[in-house]
Amino acid sequence: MTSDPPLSDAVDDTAADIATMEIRGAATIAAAAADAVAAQARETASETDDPAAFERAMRRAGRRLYDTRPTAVSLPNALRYTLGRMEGDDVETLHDSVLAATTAFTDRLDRAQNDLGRVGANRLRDGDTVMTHCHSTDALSCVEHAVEQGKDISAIVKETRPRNQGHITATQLRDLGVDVTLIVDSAARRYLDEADHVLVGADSIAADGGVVNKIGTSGLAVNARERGVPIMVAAQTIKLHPDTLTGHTVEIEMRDEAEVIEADAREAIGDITVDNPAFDVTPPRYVDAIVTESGQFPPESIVTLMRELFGESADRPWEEPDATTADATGPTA
Ligand SMILES: O=C(COP(=O)(O)O)[C@H](O)[C@H](O)COP(=O)(O)O
Repeated sequence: MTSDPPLSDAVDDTAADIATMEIRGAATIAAAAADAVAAQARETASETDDPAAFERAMRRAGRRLYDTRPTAVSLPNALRYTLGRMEGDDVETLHDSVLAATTAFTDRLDRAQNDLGRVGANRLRDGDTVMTHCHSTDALSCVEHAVEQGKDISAIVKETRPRNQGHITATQLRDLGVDVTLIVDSAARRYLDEADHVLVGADSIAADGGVVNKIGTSGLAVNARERGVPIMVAAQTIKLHPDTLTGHTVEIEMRDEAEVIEADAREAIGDITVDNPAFDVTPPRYVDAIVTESGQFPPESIVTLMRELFGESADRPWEEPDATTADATGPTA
């Protein structure tokens, strides 16, 4: 028996970059995963004429990507879309089906972000101030469209410890011509009195409308509700987590303590526990609107959209066919 075609370097590099957060943010991760799947298809097609070997190589690539970070469902949804459309009896047809799917997926991502940006922009009025947390390309699309509509928007940007994604948000908003004030995370409540909206993205949205996003989002939402500031979540529909339809919860990624405390300080403090959860869950009652490319939804009604898009169960095309059947109801991200 000849050996299976190797994993593409593009897949290996993309997986490593997602794990180390060189590539980060749910939509960006999804786009990178689709590109890596396309690279694997191209390389594998030039190395084998065995359709079964081609399919195995594609599934292996999918698993490598899937295993990188557990919380953003855009990653498995990207694999569902691209590997789920792989079909054919020969390598050329299989290759073409994957390439058509990755191209369609990337186009959909761009269009969805643009469309939801227009919806979100309608919620922003001329002169409004938004408070942001982390860095979300979906959330930024709303501000970008509002600015294009001629609205004057200001932003209070939380730095978002420990990785300071707020710095990326601050830079990109500044480049859009938005007046930006950067604050430390713990100053958020004080500055909420100056904000007209809290605007965040999402890594996953559960069937009950719970929003999984960067750690600190839920505390911000509770404070915002107490201050009467509406909370808007910008999330294209690849952020809907189909496994939650069948009762599964979303796994919250725990990251390395080195992101929280430098080695010297860690050593000086000694025997303590350092926890570094990357995400939290904001209950639906603290969210005013989820803005998607299909319009805006109260969180409680997002389940209808989820059923429409995914049906009652989500397949796992990166798994071997037998494993898919056996694990169809098993625990997931
Ligand atoms: O929580 C994060 C990123 O976390 P991390 O930096 O740990 O990946 C973002 O708010 C969402 O992924 C949405 O981003 P987008 O709207 O770009 O998909």
